[in-house]
Amino acid sequence: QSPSSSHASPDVCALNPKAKVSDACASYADLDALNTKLHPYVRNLANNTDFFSYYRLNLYNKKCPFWSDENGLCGNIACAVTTLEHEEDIPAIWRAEELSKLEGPKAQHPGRKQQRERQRPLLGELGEGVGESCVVEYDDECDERDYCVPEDESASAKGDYVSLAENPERFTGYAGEGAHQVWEAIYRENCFSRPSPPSEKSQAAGGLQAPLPGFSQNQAQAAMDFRQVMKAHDRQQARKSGVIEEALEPEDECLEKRVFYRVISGMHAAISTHLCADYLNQTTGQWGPNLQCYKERLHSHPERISNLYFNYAFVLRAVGKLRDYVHDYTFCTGDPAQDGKTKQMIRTLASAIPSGPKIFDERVMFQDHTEDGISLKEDFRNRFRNVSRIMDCVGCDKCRLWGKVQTNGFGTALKVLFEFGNADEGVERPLLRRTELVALINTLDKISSALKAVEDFRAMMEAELEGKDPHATLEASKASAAAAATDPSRLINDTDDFPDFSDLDGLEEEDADTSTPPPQRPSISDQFWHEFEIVFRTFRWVLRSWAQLPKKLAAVLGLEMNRLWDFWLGKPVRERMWRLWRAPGREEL
Ligand SMILES: Cc1cc2nc3c(=O)[nH]c(=O)nc-3n(C[C@H](O)[C@H](O)[C@H](O)COP(=O)(O)OP(=O)(O)OC[C@H]3O[C@@H](n4cnc5c(N)ncnc54)[C@H](O)[C@@H]3O)c2cc1C
Repeated sequence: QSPSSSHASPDVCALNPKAKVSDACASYADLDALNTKLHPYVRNLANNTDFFSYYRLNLYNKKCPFWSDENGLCGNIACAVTTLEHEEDIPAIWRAEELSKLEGPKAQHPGRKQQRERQRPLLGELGEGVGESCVVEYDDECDERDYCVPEDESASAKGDYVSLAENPERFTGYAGEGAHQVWEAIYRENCFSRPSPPSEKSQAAGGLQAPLPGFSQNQAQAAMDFRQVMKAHDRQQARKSGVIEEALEPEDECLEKRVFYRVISGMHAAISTHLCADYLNQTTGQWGPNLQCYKERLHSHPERISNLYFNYAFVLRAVGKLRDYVHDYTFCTGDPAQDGKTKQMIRTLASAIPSGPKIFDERVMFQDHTEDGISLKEDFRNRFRNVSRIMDCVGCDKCRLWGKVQTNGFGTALKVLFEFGNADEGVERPLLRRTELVALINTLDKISSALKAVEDFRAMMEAELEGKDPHATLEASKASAAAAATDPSRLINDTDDFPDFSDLDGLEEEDADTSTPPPQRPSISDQFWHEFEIVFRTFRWVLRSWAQLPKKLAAVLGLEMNRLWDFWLGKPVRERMWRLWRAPGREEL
């Protein structure tokens, strides 16, 4: 029983493509269309740049601050014994412990002296081809506006650099009491300090189905929060359209609290999608999609899929707001070429995201600027920091890695959305650490890939209904899509042909973006090189014209002789086919 499954319709996936995702401003179909176009670019950015494909974190040296690790692994001693007995029966590679280990090279955070050697601060530990000046993160200070615990929080242990590309989020076998305890603790953070009205408490006690042991109160609370999302949204709409507010139910819950729940549940849904999409069949030893897993964890809980879409809108809006911020950001200190490419790629991606409140409108949150409003924001931030700390209780290396990356990614999205202010407000923008930017882009990549995987699972379900083999159908459609797909390596340099989103349903209206200023003017050096390129290409055109002159003169002479012949015979003289001079067209340069 999910915390929100009291709303789930078990037989149909009630996600009407035309419907707007609750609390976001775009429909499911709009977000799907956006994702289809943006997905290859996000993948490319996350996986093919040194800056975004390595993450620094303290993976092994932090203790779970909430309970002892032994309890975290398995609360029930019988369960531990049974699990171990079974684990020994299966080949090592299939054991949860093996599956959960990190793969690929690691590098330790360098000391200050090493950091000053900008070219090779990690001494080649991540491999020879890695641009270390893009990967290493210089020590910096924390900011009280952070929504999660920064990875460089502890001065003594600065952590390791790991490759995200070499440690994909997939099935690890991590399950049971340990995993449940972590999820439970995460959902518990959704109980905000603002007291709930008595009417709601009685509703919670009587209105919800009996939840599983260990999930009872928190998840019941969360389920109710989710239900209230709808009410808050209706109130917003009603206010806009002038409906008298008293006609609606009293405002007994706040939007912020529900957004918190949706973010967590959407993250949980993304993790479930990835583990179902890249699942180890322990009978055949093959990795691949597990349709049954999808049906049980996602399809039968449409609200979880809806939260996944909500997270997409939420994080996409934050990445869109980075458009001007990254203009002066240094991605690779010792490598201007890589720095320029990475910057160009992220700016191009950010510019392709519809601006303004077209996909998510953060301006409706934290609008209550009373004492209570400020404390609500504070509460929100502290609770998110706690979720980040809970990740140290995850007893599986790979799950912990991705749990930390994603909480940091959402924390960064919150920071960008709520601390960057509007362009016209002149708010001093907090600095984004390297780990924050990396986490944000990789979180977007995870959600974007999860939406793609959901699409694949839907196609598999349709195939199954038609009596076809779902796996074979998926393979065939992937093969044809791959043939038609753009070559990802090309995208590193290719930013001219970014898709146009003006065709998206309903996204054209109300472009009232006050938070995203117009793109910055190109720098003097950019302008210089742009002009230089035009002059160079014109010069090359002139040289080419001179080289072709003899051939052209011969052709002109031939044409003029034909005209003279026409005149001599008394026939109508054919038209002159050449011109003495014409300016070159842009396409010829
Ligand atoms: C931070 C973290 C990262 C993890 N990463 C991985 C990984 O990379 N690979 C891997 O194989 N396993 C991973 N796991 C384990 C995985 O998430 C499950 O816990 C595990 O597969 C057991 O699943 P389950 O069916 O028992 O339910 P769980 O997914 O553990 O869910 C527990 C309960 O929460 C409710 N619930 C489930 N989904 C949602 C949702 N979207 N919204 C609201 N409520 C929900 C349900 O009531 C469910 O019974 C991770 C766990 C954690 C805590």
